[in-house]
Amino acid sequence: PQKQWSLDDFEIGKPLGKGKFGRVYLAREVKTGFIVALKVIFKEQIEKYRLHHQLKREMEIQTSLRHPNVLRLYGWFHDEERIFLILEYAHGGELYRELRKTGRLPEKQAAMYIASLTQALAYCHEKHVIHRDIKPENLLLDHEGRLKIADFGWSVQSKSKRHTMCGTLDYLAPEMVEKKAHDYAVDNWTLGVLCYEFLYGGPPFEAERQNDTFRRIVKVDLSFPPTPEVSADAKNLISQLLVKDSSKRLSLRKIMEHPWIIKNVTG
Ligand SMILES: CC[C@@H](NC(=O)c1cc2[nH]nc(NC(=O)c3ccc(N4CCN(C)CC4)cc3)c2s1)c1ccccc1
Repeated sequence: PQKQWSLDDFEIGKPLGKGKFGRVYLAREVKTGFIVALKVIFKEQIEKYRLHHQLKREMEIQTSLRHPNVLRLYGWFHDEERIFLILEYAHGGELYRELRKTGRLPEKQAAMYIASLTQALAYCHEKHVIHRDIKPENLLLDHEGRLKIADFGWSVQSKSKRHTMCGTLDYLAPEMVEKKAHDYAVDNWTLGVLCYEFLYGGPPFEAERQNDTFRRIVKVDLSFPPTPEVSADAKNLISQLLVKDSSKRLSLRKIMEHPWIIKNVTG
């Protein structure tokens, strides 16, 4: 039977970070000493933004997913005013912090992350889960530097549905920006955005104002600056992902077979 957790089962440590609707703390399960990340979400926030179903979906989805590059959700509990998610602790913190520190990643490192993300997404898509919100802030690193996708708050379990826009537009595919029905291929687009950002240090359609980013995305206004020096293979992969017609984007399987991935990841 599923164990009933409560706050008494944990010693709370330092705050690790905060998101839109809650905070995450380092925590230790008292009986075993097992270290976790405890995400605390306030019910009145959830009710206020009517995100109850969304949170429920995040919990069902993340509990059901088992993949080395997907952050585990071990369980949850609640008290009068808060909901607690017992999450896997990623010792390395947020990938985007590493990205900001180094500015951009060496090609081999970038390819490793893209390959991990591709495999995690292939697994999610097999389970009919579209994450839809893959961005550096949602990517964590474990103690071995292995990438973990966190925060399935915006994922959906089944076929595409309309949803409200939120957060930065930089990572959104044209069909999401244009509020068209979308499918799994949005995550393929996002892989292209991330690959570009890993190699150039910023997202491909960045602009001063949001609606300029909007325009650049729907136009797929993609250009590769002359510096930093990026291999033709890397640019080729990015160009095959940042394609407006979602049916023409490189499939997750084809990404794993791409020369840039083969050259940098296997062997
Ligand atoms: C991705 C956002 C999401 N976060 C999670 O779910 C999160 C789940 C989860 N598990 N482990 C984490 N680890 C950390 O946050 C972390 C941060 C910094 C660390 N270091 C600092 C620098 N130092 C040199 C090394 C150690 C280490 C671990 C996080 S975040 C979220 C969503 C809503 C509300 C709060 C948080």
